[in-house]
Amino acid sequence: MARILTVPRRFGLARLFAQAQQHHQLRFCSACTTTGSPERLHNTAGSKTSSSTTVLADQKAPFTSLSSPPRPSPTSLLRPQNKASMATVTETISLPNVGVFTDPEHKLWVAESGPTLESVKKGQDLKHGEVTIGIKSTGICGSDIHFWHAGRIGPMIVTDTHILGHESAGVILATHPSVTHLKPGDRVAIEPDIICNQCEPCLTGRYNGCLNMRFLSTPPVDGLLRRYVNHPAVWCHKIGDMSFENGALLEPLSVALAGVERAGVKLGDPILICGAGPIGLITLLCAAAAGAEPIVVTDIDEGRLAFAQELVPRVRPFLVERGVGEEEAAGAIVRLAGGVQPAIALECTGVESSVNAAVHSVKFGGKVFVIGVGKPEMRLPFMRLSTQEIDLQFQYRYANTWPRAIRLVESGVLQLGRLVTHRFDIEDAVRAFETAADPKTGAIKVQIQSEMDVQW
Ligand SMILES: NC(=O)c1ccc[n+]([C@@H]2O[C@H](COP(=O)([O-])OP(=O)(O)OC[C@H]3O[C@@H](n4cnc5c(N)ncnc54)[C@H](O)[C@@H]3O)[C@@H](O)[C@H]2O)c1
Ligand SMILES: OC[C@H](O)C(O)[C@@H](O)CO
Repeated sequence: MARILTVPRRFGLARLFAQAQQHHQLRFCSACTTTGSPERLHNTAGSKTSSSTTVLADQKAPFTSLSSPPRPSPTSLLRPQNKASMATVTETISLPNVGVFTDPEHKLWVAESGPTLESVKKGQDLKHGEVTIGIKSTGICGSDIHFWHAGRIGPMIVTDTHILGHESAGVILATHPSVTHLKPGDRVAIEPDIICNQCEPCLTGRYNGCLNMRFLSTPPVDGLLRRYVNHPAVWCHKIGDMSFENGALLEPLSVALAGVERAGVKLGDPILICGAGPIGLITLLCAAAAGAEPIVVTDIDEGRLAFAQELVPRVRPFLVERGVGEEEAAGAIVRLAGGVQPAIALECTGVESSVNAAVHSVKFGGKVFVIGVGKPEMRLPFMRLSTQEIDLQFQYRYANTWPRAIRLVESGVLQLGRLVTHRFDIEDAVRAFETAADPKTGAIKVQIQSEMDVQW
């Protein structure tokens, strides 16, 4: 019978340390017990793990760490160097791995997936540079619903059974011996991209443009909506005692941060944000924190506008009504801003009429910055863009945003927690997706959570 170590969420490693001592599940070397620092926490179970990782340890490293140089930590020196490092607690996990799948027939279901429980326990499938993460929270993104309902987003097409999800946080369960900056028990947020580190965008720091990008949940690369996932350690960012819910929100926050940075939002800039979905709302929080004023937010949904005003009371909500022309809407937006034309419009719908209303509203020399994703071809007010010297700029995903996102959330500069309106267990993922896809539910961010039988 597996023993269960239960540490309530947000209690952090210090509490884990105390409970682990009670449960005799984790071991400390005599040198470490003098400080009791969780940093020195290591285990003796690693020596029992599979030898298959020895072979993998000889493989050439496919990834280079961007965050920390690969030097041996005191912890790694204490563990066997040719075995996967396993937390003793992983020996207590007993639930099988499951994933949330869709397919070209638009079905959605939960079924067993890899890596298997057995392989997770033994660390046997871990490749050089990889860790196993017990996924705790995963947000459902509009793109997940699109892959399910439409089977594609532009050129990204679901051609086979496919696992969804790319907004996740969890806890490290095992590490390949080549990984020295993470250890079992670390709480991490997952950056869902795997890059080649060889092409021009990678080598110039704009790795979101990687020519060989493997983005988790974009077909054919499976996503993170599973209980256990193996992933390169370099794309796992430590989140300390931040909640897993917030950790999972770092992914949509990264989209917004990348947009706000490249758009160049400054203190006192008059800003228009089109769309009050999760991306628009997080962009709103960022623009407000950056000191933009006034800020007008548009949507076709009154409920979402009300939510925006709860988040940032000084925001000026604008309801886009059916049948109102783009120029007319632009005029009303400027009036709402007290007659001030926005310097920057952050477009977070990808809807043609919304992009065009933004173009008609910004000032001479202003910018329409499009984060939203829309149809492959769009009609644009070309002469307005031309005669008003309006910059039209776009954002696709992000690069190097997690460290900043973590600082902003940890410090409380950005408070994202209220965005999570619905929570479901992974076994109940179909209902979670139905809720996220139905505007009548009032859902903003639906998250899927795995309690597992080890809670951190
Ligand atoms: N560029 C990227 O890397 C990136 C990353 C994530 C999401 N996105 C895109 O960002 C957009 C927003 O994502 P989300 O998760 O918030 O989606 P969402 O669908 O939840 O939100 C979009 C919001 O826009 C509103 N809307 C629709 N038509 C409108 C109109 N004409 N005027 C004003 N508001 C209108 C909707 O009511 C909704 O509240 C989507 O297009 C998504 O695909 C882009
Ligand atoms: O935040 C990342 C985005 O949701 C993805 O790029 C998605 O839209 C397509 O894979």
